[in-house]
Amino acid sequence: MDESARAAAAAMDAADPLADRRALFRLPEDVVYLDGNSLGALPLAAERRIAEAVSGEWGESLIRSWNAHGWLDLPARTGDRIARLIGAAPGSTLCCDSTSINIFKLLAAALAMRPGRDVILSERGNFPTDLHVAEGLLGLIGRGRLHLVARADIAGALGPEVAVAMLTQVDYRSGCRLDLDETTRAVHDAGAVMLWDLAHSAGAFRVDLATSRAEFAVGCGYKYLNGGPGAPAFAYVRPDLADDVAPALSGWMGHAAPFDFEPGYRPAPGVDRLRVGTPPILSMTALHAALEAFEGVDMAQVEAKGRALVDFFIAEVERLAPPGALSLVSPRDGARRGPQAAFATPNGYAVMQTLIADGVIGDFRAPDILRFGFAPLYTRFVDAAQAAALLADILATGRWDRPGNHVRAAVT
Ligand SMILES: Cc1ncc(COP(=O)(O)O)c(C=O)c1O
Ligand SMILES: Nc1c(O)cccc1C(=O)C[C@H](N)C(=O)O
Repeated sequence: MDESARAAAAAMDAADPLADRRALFRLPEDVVYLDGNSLGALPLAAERRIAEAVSGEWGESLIRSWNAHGWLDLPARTGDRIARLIGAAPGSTLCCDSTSINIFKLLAAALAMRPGRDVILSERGNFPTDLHVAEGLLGLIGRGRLHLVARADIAGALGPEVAVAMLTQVDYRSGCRLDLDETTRAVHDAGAVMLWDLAHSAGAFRVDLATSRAEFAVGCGYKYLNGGPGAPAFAYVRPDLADDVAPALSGWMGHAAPFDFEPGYRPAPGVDRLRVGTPPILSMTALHAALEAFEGVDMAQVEAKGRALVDFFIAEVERLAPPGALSLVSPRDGARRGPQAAFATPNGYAVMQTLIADGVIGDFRAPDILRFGFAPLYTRFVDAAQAAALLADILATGRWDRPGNHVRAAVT
């Protein structure tokens, strides 16, 4: 890395109002971690709380913990912490299940709200699980179809047959971000229900779900929320609808009185009805504690830092990389992007393997995309500078071209 880039990065780190947040995370000294959009880093509070919950709560209090340590309402309390980050009212967001399962539940609810319409509109490039779940649900109910269009054609595809638009705000490959208000308005103008996947939005930048008036949203707990591998996800229901939603997965924990053990199902009031079975307390405890890292944090600052990090990284990569070696896939305009940068390059997989071996962890998305996530709470400008310099060096020297680098692993 040249001295001027290092100095510029260090000056931006010194002026960063979120700089103190990094100390809340365990990050290996010798690694630049740019994959928090896939698996967030480990918050020290989560590490501490899991250990306490295992020995003190599970070990000592045993089953009494459901009451004594608030296990029973942990999904609601964790949901409330997430709600603040996505501009949702307390009581509107529940922490539960996986994103895939929450999509199933809310997609089913959305279809039931528009009985005369039977199209689920989504994007061809959406994350596959969203599309697979929709397909499975349509097969199960035996009616309807999934209509897939390119991102640019969403508005034009909103017709009278569309029951629900199921859209991911930030495209997982390119980082391209849809405007929440504008898109929701167009969907509502067409008479359809809006279901957002906020997997790459929650904890990444300012989201104002309440203002958008979107009916439903889901998102992951393990990306920018840092809840750990397989952390439970979240589901949001607009408060005026929460008492009317008919849960397709009607489990005993979503019953109005689970410990009355009634044979018939009566949904709990509000978003609690989206609960299904017993929550994964240890994982949820980790996520609940992880969310402390956002306490007192202004999401507008998170957004501004994510944008500045990515702008700086893109500028450095384009300044240093050999001409024509890669091309930017992410929008150049930071307002139209999540905090990630994607570059297309031939042999991207081998290039990423070399980067990882040299201590810069990003990821590869087929067919040719190098993806770098800049989680604003713990990523520094010096990390961006170092990663850009290393990437440019790997491309310039061609040292990615080693036999072992071309063998794809199961998880990329
Ligand atoms: C947009 C999006 N939705 C959903 C998921 C995953 O859902 P799940 O946590 O159920 O695996 C991901 C990432 O894995 C994603 O990027
Ligand atoms: N959920 C993941 C997993 O269980 C293993 C590896 C990666 C993931 C991811 O989250 C992928 C991610 N949604 C993506 O945007 O590509």
